[in-house]
Amino acid sequence: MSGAMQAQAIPEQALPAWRRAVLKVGSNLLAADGGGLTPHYAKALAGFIQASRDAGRQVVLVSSGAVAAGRAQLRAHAPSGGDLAARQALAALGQAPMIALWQSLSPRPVAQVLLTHDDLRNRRRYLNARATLRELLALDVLPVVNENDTVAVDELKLGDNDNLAAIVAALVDADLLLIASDIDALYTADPRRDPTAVPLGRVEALTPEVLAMAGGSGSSVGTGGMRTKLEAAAKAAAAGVPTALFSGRNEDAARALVHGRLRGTYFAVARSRMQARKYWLRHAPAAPGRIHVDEGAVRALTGGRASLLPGGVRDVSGEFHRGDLVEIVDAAGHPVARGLCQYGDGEVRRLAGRHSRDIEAVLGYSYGSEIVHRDDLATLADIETTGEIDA
Ligand SMILES: Nc1ncnc2c1ncn2[C@@H]1O[C@H](COP(=O)(O)OP(=O)(O)O)[C@@H](O)[C@H]1O
Ligand SMILES: N[C@@H](CCC(=O)OP(=O)(O)O)C(=O)O
Repeated sequence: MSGAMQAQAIPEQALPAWRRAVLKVGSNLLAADGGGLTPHYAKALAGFIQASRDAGRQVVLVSSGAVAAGRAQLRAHAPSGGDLAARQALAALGQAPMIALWQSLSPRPVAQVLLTHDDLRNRRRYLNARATLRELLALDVLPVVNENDTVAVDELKLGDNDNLAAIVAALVDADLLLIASDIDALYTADPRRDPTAVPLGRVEALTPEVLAMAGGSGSSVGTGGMRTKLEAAAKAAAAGVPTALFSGRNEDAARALVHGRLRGTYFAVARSRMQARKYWLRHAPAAPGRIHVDEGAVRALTGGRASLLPGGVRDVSGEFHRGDLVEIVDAAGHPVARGLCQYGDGEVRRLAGRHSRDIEAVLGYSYGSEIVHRDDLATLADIETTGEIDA
């Protein structure tokens, strides 16, 4: 980086309070160019994760570094160049050492979670990944997510954990996406190329002007560069999750985060997580099936923060699968709400009118006591309210 750039003061600001964050750590922080993994920068980030946990907050880590670790293991025998199968082999070789690095820095157990973008597009697998991550957090385990490079053909070509981190942030209902990079902020232009570039403290919206500021990756082991970080911030913002970008090379920046201060760039959101979620529930295409509920359920659902339990279900029409967005209607067939159903139509039919505690006895298994969880539900009132942000 040029001297002119380093002279720029990085804005410091208070971070809004958060309870659950996704922290993305790139290859450049875990491996020096061409070299193997080192705890050098990871240490301060692991310290931040532990301090957050001690303060009652949860962090899901999205870590790159498998390809770099695999390459370092093979040393001179490592395949060079960007051949896809070779990179996939290197990633397979390097996943375990990458996890081992985080385990060596974490006093709590570390769990490996390998995901592909495909897993997250498929509703059923999405729900399973979400349930696993929630359970890991409840067990006080640190989940370390990376792409499942072995099968993620297109994704490895993009090689993009920034976007994966944004999707994971929505998946786990995070309040904040933290991106630790090798650079301390978003600059008005790539500071490696333009010495007049200045750092930005806050970005209100990912406009075409902001997107145009980003160049590609600055190094040989990183893949995404600033462009994928901005894409990730846009994706997170669409889900109502703000993003904070900071330098993982700066221990002070990691320490400041523990105290709720960001030295870097904050990407604000136009709508809250709940509004974004309700908006999505309102607009996303629903499955052809419907759930017919009784009067008690209509009252509970329209009254506020209730989930739909099996006891309130009278009947089911049409077909839907576990995880589908389904319309909930009253006895007269009028829509009451829409929500993501935890069970398929056949299962809901068998559970209609039963008590939640009987689910396992009826089906032989259970995905939880709700047919539609309240977090996955938009009532007609929600729909009308969120409609206003449409204009
Ligand atoms: N407008 C910009 N502001 C900051 N950095 C930029 C910008 N445009 C391009 N970059 C480059 O993006 C790099 C960060 O991306 P990358 O090297 O892929 O990191 P990581 O490994 O953290 O994903 C920076 O080092 C910088 O060279
Ligand atoms: N999944 C790959 C890295 C993909 C990636 O996005 O890398 P980076 O740009 O360093 O965050 C790995 O673990 O090496």
